[in-house]
Amino acid sequence: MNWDDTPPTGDEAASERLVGASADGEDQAVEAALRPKSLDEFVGQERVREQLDLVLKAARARGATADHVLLSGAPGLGKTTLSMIIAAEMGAPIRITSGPAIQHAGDLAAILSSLQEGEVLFLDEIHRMSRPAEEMLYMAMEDFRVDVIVGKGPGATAIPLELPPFTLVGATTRAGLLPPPLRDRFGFTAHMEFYAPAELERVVHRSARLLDVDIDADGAAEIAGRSRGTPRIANRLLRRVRDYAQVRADGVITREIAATALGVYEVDGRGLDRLDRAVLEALLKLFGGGPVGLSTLAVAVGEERETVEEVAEPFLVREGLLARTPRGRVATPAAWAHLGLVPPQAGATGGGQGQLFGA
Ligand SMILES: Nc1ncnc2c1ncn2[C@@H]1O[C@H](COP(=O)(O)OP(=O)(O)OP(=O)(O)O)[C@@H](O)[C@H]1O
Repeated sequence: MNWDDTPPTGDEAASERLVGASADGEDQAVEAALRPKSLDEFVGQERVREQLDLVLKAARARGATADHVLLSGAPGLGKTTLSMIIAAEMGAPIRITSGPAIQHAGDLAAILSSLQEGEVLFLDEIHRMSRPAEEMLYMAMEDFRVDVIVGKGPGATAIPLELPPFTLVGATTRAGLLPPPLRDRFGFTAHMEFYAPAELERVVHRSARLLDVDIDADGAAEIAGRSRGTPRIANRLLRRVRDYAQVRADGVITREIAATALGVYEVDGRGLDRLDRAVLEALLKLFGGGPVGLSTLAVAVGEERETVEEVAEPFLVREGLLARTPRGRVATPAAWAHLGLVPPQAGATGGGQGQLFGA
């Protein structure tokens, strides 16, 4: 929370949002309890599940270690969960680390050399690893071997170190940022999509059961519809609605309770929060629907440019409410409809600034 006049940075704004996709402290505490433990329990992502099931069953039948797996997709879609399921299905232990935690090749060598045979190494944010570590990983993935460099300068020598076979599960939100030599070393790559509302309803029902929360079908549908295609957000909204149901009602989550509770938290029927709506409202009411430059839009809502661009816009674009064009940000007809506003007459759209501030 900012108490001064400094606009929040993108990261701060993202982390204090109820509909932010990254995990906050409370999420981390609860998520362990809510994680599906097997592929059968994992909701949705049918194609990924089927493909992964084949990869793991075949490896088990051969008595071999599973191929390296790359999982790409937005935060909160279940990449960590899936890596744990891979380990569980293979009956293997799992080690969890992340790209930013591996700054030096030596950090990676230490982890790799302490792996047990068949162990799953989950490397989150693999695109943020340092270049020397990345190069060491190429050889480790392909030959289960690393060269540890001892000494410096002309006297430095490379000592080869054999590794036990292991399965690397890499996770990234940006598969496009991975260098091709790294991408090519994964035997199986899965892209995780946003979840359909019906799938999120199943996530909500499952989590409600585990948290011992009473919820009916319409209540689950209401939460699912506001969860931006993301299980982590669905679980978080469920917890907030549960609080409301306990304090202000009889504890049972119905559609009405869910809608009222999420209204209190300023998450609207489509999952937009205060920031998203502020951006849309400025675009529509101040600039007639655009086009307007990002910086101008950011000033109008009192936020940093990065916050608008990285925190609010991706979801608005995905929802078809806002378009990024070479001339600036433009609202779509769906944006006008969502805020219950009437667009300017045909032919006048796009001239909003002129209408308001011109002549
Ligand atoms: N398919 C699913 N079925 C049920 N619950 C799920 C599913 N996917 C994710 N979840 C729940 O969503 C939460 C977030 O999942 P997870 O931590 O695996 O996401 P992630 O993609 O690894 O996120 P990040 O990129 O931020 O690490 C977990 O608590 C998990 O219980």
